[in-house]
Amino acid sequence: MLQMTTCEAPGSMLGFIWKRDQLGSGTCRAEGDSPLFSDFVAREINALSWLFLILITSLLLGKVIRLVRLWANGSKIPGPPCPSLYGHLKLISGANSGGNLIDFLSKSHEKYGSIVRLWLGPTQLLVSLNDPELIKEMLVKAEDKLPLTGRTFRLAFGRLSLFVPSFEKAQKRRQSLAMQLNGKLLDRANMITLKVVDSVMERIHSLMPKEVLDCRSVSQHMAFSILGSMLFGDAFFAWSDAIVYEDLLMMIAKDAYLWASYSVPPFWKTGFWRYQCLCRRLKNLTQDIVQLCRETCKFFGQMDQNHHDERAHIGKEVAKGAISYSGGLLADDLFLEELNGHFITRDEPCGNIMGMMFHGCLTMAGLIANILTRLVMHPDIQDKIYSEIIMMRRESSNPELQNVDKMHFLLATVYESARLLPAGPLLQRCSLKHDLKLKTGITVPAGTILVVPVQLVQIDDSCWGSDASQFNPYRFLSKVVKTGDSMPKMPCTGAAKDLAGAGDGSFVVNDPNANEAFLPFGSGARVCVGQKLAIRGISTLFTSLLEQYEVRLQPGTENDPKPTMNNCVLQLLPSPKIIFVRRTKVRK
Ligand code: HEM
Repeated sequence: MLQMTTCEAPGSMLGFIWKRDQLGSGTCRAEGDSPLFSDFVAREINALSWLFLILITSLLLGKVIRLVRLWANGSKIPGPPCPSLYGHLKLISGANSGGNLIDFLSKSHEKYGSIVRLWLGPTQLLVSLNDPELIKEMLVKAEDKLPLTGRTFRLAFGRLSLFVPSFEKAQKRRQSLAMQLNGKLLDRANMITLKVVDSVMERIHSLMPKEVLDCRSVSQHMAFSILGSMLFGDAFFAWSDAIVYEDLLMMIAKDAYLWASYSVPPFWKTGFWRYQCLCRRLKNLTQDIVQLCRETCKFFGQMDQNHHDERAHIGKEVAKGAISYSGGLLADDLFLEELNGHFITRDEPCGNIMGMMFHGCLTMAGLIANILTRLVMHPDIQDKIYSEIIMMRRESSNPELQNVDKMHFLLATVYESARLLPAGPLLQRCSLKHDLKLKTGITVPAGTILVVPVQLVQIDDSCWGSDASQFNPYRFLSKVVKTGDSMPKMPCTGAAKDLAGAGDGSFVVNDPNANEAFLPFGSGARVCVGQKLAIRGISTLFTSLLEQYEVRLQPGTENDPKPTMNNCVLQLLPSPKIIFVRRTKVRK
């Protein structure tokens, strides 16, 4: 009955189609059939097919136009000729490619100038810049990051808003984080007191009961402890799973780039599932410490309410630095929102915290190991820093509080170590949507991989003088010359050995960012938001550490470490064996 009705009254498009089908299968007779209807259907299908074809053609045409523009603009940028269809891709793929690429870029810059292009294939262009002014302009204008970094973080920690390629997506979170890190938390970094160093040293000795310690493991542990205490407050030191957390972070760091290098996550590999399991465990532990931190904060909050008068007293004491209770970053609203996933709803709860622990621990461990290595190789500089600490202690009214801003030698040593060994050999950016027009008149097409060979730029003679590749903290110091009432500053430009005898106590540290070629924390739109915190935290740790211990190289150890990529960052390897010798007397 239903069949008859539909055959007779095909009043809709669906009816026509259904009817055609029926005709085709012979179940409906030709009585209601009209060539007009089948014509109509055929035309509609034709029109749709044309629309589809036009759409696909315009998409392809768009791609071809983009490709032609890429070739046209790319060929205007100087650089070596393309050796094959895969171009110079081999230089950046493969296990130990970092060194090859840096050497190749160094030679190419010498030959072609401050901006060099490499073809990584017919559709992929890489542009490297080594002139500080050009670099600064590029780092401001190119706001996006390469997808690999974003994929690395996402694969390990879920969806984040930090470290993602698109600047648009990262911007809001960056701003609020920068406010937190450079505000209250920076003040708290001053409170990394002797107590924290004691706790770090205690843990180091319990983990490594030997007298001789491996510089890399010690540094990793120090970085983890400072960052943990800064982010999670004092609750972190009472946390029994801290050691497991540290181990997990390092295990994840070891394989992070390998798994992220697959464009499709390799579900078929058992190693990948093991990696995912480690990441899940890390997430659970992060939630535990966040919860612990929350409870500790609540407890202190209640205590404050119950003892109102007492609170005023505690407040004063904390301000003076006598009591160093700290709730860490989690005491602030920002991370509580993060825990609840309210801030940016699509973010994985605690994802950004894990991302920061990962990036912060690795980079800070690299810098601490680097500083320790320089100190054991330059005992004269270590002595100067120690004298500076003693002087600061004598002048300070509060023995607990440290003012690292006055530690000129120490800060200069930190900057010089960061200059000689950046976290990675390259800073990388890209402009995902727009072409990049540089002041030199060169247009870098959208989607191009932009790199700064920061490892080369930071030891470039033309930016840093003839001793650019040597360790010389004096380059960040200016000598204060007393002439009557005024005290003008004279930048120190000579080699370390000439300046070492130039007298003490009259140096001031310069702003390292005054030199545009100082880029260990990047620059511009995606500059590191943890820069000030990392420098303050590391300097405060070294103040307490060097006050109590002298760091020495193990006698008889051969030492010629070279910059090598390890656990996602550049490190000086082989790592030196060091000894901490407790100081018995305060030096006059
Ligand atoms: C010695 C320690 C550190 C070094 C050497 C370092 C280095 C860097 C570098 C090179 C970048 C990329 C900059 C660019 O592309 O211009 C970066 C980005 C960043 N760093 Fe650090 N960093 C350190 C510590 C920290 C710490 C302790 C934190 C936070 C607690 C932190 C948070 C970030 C964030 C959030 C970004 C930006 C991510 C983005 O915009 O996507 N860093 N860092």
